[in-house]
Parts: sequence; C-alpha cells; structure tokens
Amino acid sequence: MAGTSAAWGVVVVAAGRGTRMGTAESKQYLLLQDKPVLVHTLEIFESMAEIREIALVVGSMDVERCEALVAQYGLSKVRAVVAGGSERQHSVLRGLHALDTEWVMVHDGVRPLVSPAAVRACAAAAQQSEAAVLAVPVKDTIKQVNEEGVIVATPDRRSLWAIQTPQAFRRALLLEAHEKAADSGFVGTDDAVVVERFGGVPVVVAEGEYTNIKITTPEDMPWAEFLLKRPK
Ligand SMILES: Nc1ccn([C@@H]2O[C@H](COP(=O)(O)OP(=O)(O)OP(=O)(O)O)[C@@H](O)[C@H]2O)c(=O)n1
Ligand SMILES: C[C@](O)(CO)[C@H](O)COP(=O)(O)O
Repeated sequence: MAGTSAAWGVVVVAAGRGTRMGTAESKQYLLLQDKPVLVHTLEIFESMAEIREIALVVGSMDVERCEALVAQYGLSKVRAVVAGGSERQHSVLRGLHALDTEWVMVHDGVRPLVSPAAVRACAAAAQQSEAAVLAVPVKDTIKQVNEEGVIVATPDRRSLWAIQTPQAFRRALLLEAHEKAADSGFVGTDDAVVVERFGGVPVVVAEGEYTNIKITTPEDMPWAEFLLKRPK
C-alpha cells in the first residue's frame, strides 16, 4: 500500500452465529465502548486511504440491520451488504463477487483491533507474492492430540505461527481458487488454505500483532475493551 497506487477492496465477513460466545446476540453485534464490534472493524478500513471499497457479508436476516448501521456510522466505502453462506468460506466467495478491485483482503468482522500498520504490512507482502496473511509466532508449546487425549506429536514451535486476518491476495487468484474449492467441495478455515490447495502460488506470512484478537469466547470481550482503551 505504502508507495503504491494499488486499489484495495476488503471483504469483511460477519455472517457467523457466534455460538462459542454463548450469547443470544451474535458476537459481531455486541457492544465495545457502546459501539458494535463490527462497526469498530469496518471503521478501521473506512479510515485507510488505500482502501477503495468494502463488501460486508452478513447473515441473511441481518442485511437490512447492517445497511442501517452502515448509514448510521457513515461507512461510505461499504459498496455492498450481502448475505453470507453456511460456512465462512462460502461467505467470502459471496463477498468477492461484490468487489472488482485488483487486490483484495479478507478480514473477520470480529477482529476489531487490527492496526492500519499491520494491514499495510499484509498488503505490502501480498503485492510481492500475490498472497499473504498476518500471523504471530505461537507462544505456547503446541501438541497434536488424538481422540483418546493422548499426545501424538509435538511440532517444532519455531515453525508454528498463529494465523490471523486480514489475508491479502490478487483478487483473480483468490476468486479462481475459491471457485475451484467450491467445485471440489473443499472447505477450509481460512482463505490461505484455499490458495495453498488451489492457487498454485506460495502464501507468505507478514508478522502481525498479538493484540489482533478474534473475538470468539466470552473472555475475549473484556480483553478487547481493555485493548481499546490503550492510548493510540
Ligand atoms: N458462515 C460463516 C461463518 C463465519 N463467518 C465469519 O467469519 C469470522 C470468523 O468466524 P468465527 O470467529 O468462527 O465466527 P462464528 O462462526 O460466528 O463463531 P462460532 O464458530 O463460535 O459460531 C466471523 O466474523 C464470522 O462472522 C461468516 O461470515 N460466515
Ligand atoms: C480466518 C481465521 O481467523 C484465521 O485464524 C480463522 O481460521 C477463523 O476461524 P473461525 O473458526 O471461522 O473463527
């Protein structure tokens, strides 16, 4: 982004049910400092000059509600609010069809703390390789455990990274990989794996920040409140 005139589109995915949060309200609509989590997320990209347009993907029952949020908060870069699918991957593909920039990022609507600097680092890495993800080195020892609860492998921690979003790609590459994945019935948990499997190009890691948390379970909300209060 820095120093380039590339036009970026962002797919913000927020069509999940948030079952692990255990709240009646889907977690993307829970309030952080009196503002929905999703709005915090959208405002990050709205504030960045390098971002030209946003495709917001939400639950089919939430389209009108989110169109109202977009108007209420003046999110002028949101080009479309579209209904998502049963899996995150399906939601991403629906968002991709609503953008026509050369470069795209996919970001979780429930990651409201990513910094513009980290977004720019991911974008810059993608423009070198066509595909990049934000990630941080894992701090804990990670082990593979079988169904009986027995440890079967301990990968070398030096090679393990916790993958985040945004994930950034040349749009044509990501769209073709997603369409091949849909044809094959493959469903992964992030967009990088779709490109790893069907894109034919290496996906690189751009080091992000540990504060770029994905709001998933109840204890994530007070943690996010604390992080939001930190001086910028
Ligand atoms: N069919 C889906 C599933 C998930 N997401 C979005 O993908 C992001 C990451 O997914 P996750 O944190 O798993 O959210 P949920 O699927 O809602 O959570 P859970 O698995 O606890 O139900 C979230 O912003 C979520 O709204 C989506 O757009 N469409
Ligand atoms: C895309 C992602 O945030 C990268 O860590 C993660 O895979 C999303 O997983 P979820 O189960 O859909 O939250």
